[in-house]
Amino acid sequence: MYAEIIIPLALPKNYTWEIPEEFLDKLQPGIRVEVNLGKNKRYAGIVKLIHDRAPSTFEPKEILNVLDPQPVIQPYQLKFWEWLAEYYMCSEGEVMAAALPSHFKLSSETVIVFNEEYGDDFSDLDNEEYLVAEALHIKHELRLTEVQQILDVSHVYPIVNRLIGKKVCFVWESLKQAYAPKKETFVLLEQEYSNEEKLSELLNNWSRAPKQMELLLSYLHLMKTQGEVSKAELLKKSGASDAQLKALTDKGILRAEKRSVDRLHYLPKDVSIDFDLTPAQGEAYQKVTECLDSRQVCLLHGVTSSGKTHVYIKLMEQYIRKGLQVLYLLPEIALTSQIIRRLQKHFGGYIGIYHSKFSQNERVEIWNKVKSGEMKIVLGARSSLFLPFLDLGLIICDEEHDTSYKQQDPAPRYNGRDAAIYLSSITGAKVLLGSATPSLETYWNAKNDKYGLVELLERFGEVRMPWIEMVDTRKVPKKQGEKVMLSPPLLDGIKATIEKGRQVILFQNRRGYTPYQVCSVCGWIAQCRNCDVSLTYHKYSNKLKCHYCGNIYPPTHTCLACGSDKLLQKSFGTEKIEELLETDLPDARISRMDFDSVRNKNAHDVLIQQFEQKKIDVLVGTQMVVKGLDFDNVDLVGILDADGLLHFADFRVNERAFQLMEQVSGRAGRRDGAGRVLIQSGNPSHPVLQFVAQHDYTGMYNEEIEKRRMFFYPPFSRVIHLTFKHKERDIVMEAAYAYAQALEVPYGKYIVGPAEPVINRVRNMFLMEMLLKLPRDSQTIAKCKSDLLKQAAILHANKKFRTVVVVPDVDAI
Ligand SMILES: Nc1ncnc2c1ncn2[C@@H]1O[C@H](COP(=O)(O)OP(=O)(O)OP(=O)(O)O)[C@@H](O)[C@H]1O
Ligand SMILES: [Zn+2]
Repeated sequence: MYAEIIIPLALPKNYTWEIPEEFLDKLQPGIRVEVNLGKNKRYAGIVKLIHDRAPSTFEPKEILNVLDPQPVIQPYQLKFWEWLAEYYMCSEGEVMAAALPSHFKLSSETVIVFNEEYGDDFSDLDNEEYLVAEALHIKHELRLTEVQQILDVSHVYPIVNRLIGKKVCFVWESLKQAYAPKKETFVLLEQEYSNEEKLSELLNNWSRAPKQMELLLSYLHLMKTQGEVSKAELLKKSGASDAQLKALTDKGILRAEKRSVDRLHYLPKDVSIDFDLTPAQGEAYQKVTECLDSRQVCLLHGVTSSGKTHVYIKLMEQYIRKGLQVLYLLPEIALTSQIIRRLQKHFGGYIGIYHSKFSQNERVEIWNKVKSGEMKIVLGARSSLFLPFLDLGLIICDEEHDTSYKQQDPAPRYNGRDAAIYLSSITGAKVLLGSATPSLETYWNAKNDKYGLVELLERFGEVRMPWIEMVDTRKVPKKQGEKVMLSPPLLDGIKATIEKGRQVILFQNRRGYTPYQVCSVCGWIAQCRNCDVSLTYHKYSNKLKCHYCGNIYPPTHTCLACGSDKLLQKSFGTEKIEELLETDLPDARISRMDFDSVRNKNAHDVLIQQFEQKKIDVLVGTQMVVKGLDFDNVDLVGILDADGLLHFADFRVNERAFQLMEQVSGRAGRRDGAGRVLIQSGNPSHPVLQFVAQHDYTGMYNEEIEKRRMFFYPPFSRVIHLTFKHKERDIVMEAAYAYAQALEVPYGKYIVGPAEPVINRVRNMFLMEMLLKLPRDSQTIAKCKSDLLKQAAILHANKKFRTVVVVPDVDAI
């Protein structure tokens, strides 16, 4: 018998291994096995298929060890992986690498790290486990090849696997080290007293130490109302001292425990819905429910602040009451903190958060609870689609239009929303897509009856949509060649808003101080050495940064070409706005939210909470301030450079610009309708700005969809984007032309390019691009994908082009 096995590499095909007699009855799809490939590389791979067809072209090796008693991956997940690989033109190994927490991935390069929390009591370990644990304890970390020197080589994987299972060690992840989850001390009742009887017995027989009794009662009260109690809060609310709390813990009544704030599963597991839907929301909820009775996918198009989250919550309740699991997808991790606080109120310990920035121990914990069905709701970014749901009933895809749903690098370059829809087709789950500004593709599908469509076109509380005004920057006095940053009407608006004790959000889609510096004498522009990109000056860190490769350079004050010191700073980023505001409004509290200011996840959360608590008057930010956030005190939103959003050579530019502006506008006036938006533009009559001014999604849709039809862009076609990369410009150009030439028959009429992109060099690789706009018939598309891959192999067979990298991106955005 043979097994087709997936190993976490970008191999064009899965390999086959022979199953030794003694493993036959232990193997089934989804179980991990140890195999070797090449001379001495070893991997933990996943069995995909067991069969009796001996490979005809090579002599298969034998499987070395079986690592799991039960499958770690379910059959439906294997099918999901297969689809992702096929659809997004990558290998199942690459999908596996993205899908599994590192915990499950072992290979010769794996480094295991001792888990300090385990301590040094190794009495539970057998002899061989002990040998490795001992060595780890001393050396702290070991490569699997080093473990081989300690153990008989045939035992390494099973033993390391057991040690990971026993939490003696974990797999080192280089990228994850920077993330330290925020820890807080929580107070818990000792197990013994979670029994009501025991507890009342304790309270009734209390004799001395009345202060401790008071503290305990405060604790019980907080526990009842909030579900969890942090030490800081308990001491504050009860006025008790640390020593009194310690006395209770010493008596074995309470227990203090440090844990990550993101882990919520200690909350009581119950559902409490303490709100009523408005009539409009109720109707939307009814329609969504009916729609999902007969359909797989439904779009909820609800304007900003219409209360889509409340509709989701009701729907989630419906599904978990049926005993099913719910996955709540968000495009970005940054968004999870506000939503989780809202959901937690209603679903307590039923919810878990899952995303790639969590430590693997946390991820594995959630993985297991999802698998057992204990965790009913997962809030997560796209990678949570890979969790082993026991009984998935509903996927909510919030902000479905958001481009962050698409993974860029590395493969699989999948769109979380589209993958969710496929996943639902094989699990029987339903999908609710939600947005105030749906993507054209989704809205088109809804309009053409492929998805159900429910619209919620009024804001919660009968609040009106924010009032939009244009500031024509051509009419604002300024120096020649300079851009308007904060026009007088905007500045006045900000001042007036702050005076009323209300808040302001300013949106500028560029971070840093100035996006480029140009020499006024010779025209020299500070550029990255590795990329064909101008460098952005970051004043805060006093560095020049490349936003493409991340390289950092010292600032220059003189032109590196002619030596002149007449450097002009062009355009402006969030840092410069922040600085301007600090000069113009010395008393205002100003904060900035962008990629640089929220390097770690907590910083983002802290900023949002400070803004919620009105400790910030003006929040300046990039896209980050645009997304799905709910604040109740924002009167004014300023869009500083609308033209910058409209000047891209991309067929989606109008759609994107509309979405960004409508979304950021939607942050204004969410409670009382006092919302006002000022848009600075040199071309206020631009059709997109007119649609934004009217909050006219349908108008924008109707106009754009016609253009898409005319120029055969999605949703009328499917696009596959190819990028070619090589160190030498001549070679990459030649390769791209040769590649396109070879596909001329029969795909010539679908090909756009190849051509050099505007930024033609990134990280020292020269780039060429090519786009295919294919008719939406699945046979043509499948054939074309396979031809594209074949052609890449042919290209690589030519010695000259061997190192040209070809990156296909299906449904590129
Ligand atoms: N039925 C309700 N009862 C009480 N509060 C509600 C109700 N519906 C909505 N709200 C409140 O109205 C505000 C806006 O709702 P929500 O954030 O869900 O809007 P949204 O549709 O998601 O908007 P956006 O697309 O802009 O993110 C929230 O603060 C929410 O708590
Ligand atoms: Zn660069």
